[in-house]
Amino acid sequence: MKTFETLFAELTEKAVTRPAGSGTVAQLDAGVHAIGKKVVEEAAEVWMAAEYQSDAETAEEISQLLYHLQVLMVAKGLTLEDVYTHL
Ligand SMILES: N=c1c2ncn([C@@H]3O[C@H](COP(=O)(O)OP(=O)(O)OP(=O)(O)O)[C@@H](O)[C@H]3O)c2ncn1[C@@H]1O[C@H](COP(=O)(O)O)[C@@H](O)[C@H]1O
Repeated sequence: MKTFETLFAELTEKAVTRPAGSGTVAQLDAGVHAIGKKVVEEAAEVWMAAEYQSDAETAEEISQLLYHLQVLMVAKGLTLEDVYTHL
């Protein structure tokens, strides 16, 4: 099963190798403003799912929020350590 760390390593590599068809590369090319809007959108979807949808649907929305947060981290050049130091 993919973890937060393995997904982050995958996204970091995609930012360097830029494979064709990667949604992550497209997001990175769209820039921080567009990625930030996705983060807000996914956060709202997490909230709505938690209130009105199933636990499984909520978990899926949370995974998408985590993904978009990671894309934002990669776009900003932030590492896992940069974030973990505040936990
Ligand atoms: N975990 C994710 C992941 N979670 C969410 N998403 C993206 O977030 C979108 C979900 O947003 P929405 O719910 O708003 O769905 P949507 O409205 O259809 O999406 P948009 O039209 O707004 O893009 C999905 O369509 C994906 O584009 C993800 N895209 C990729 N990954 C993983 O990231 C890795 C790299 O992916 P690629 O860069 O695409 O190769 C792979 O391991 C993928 O599994």
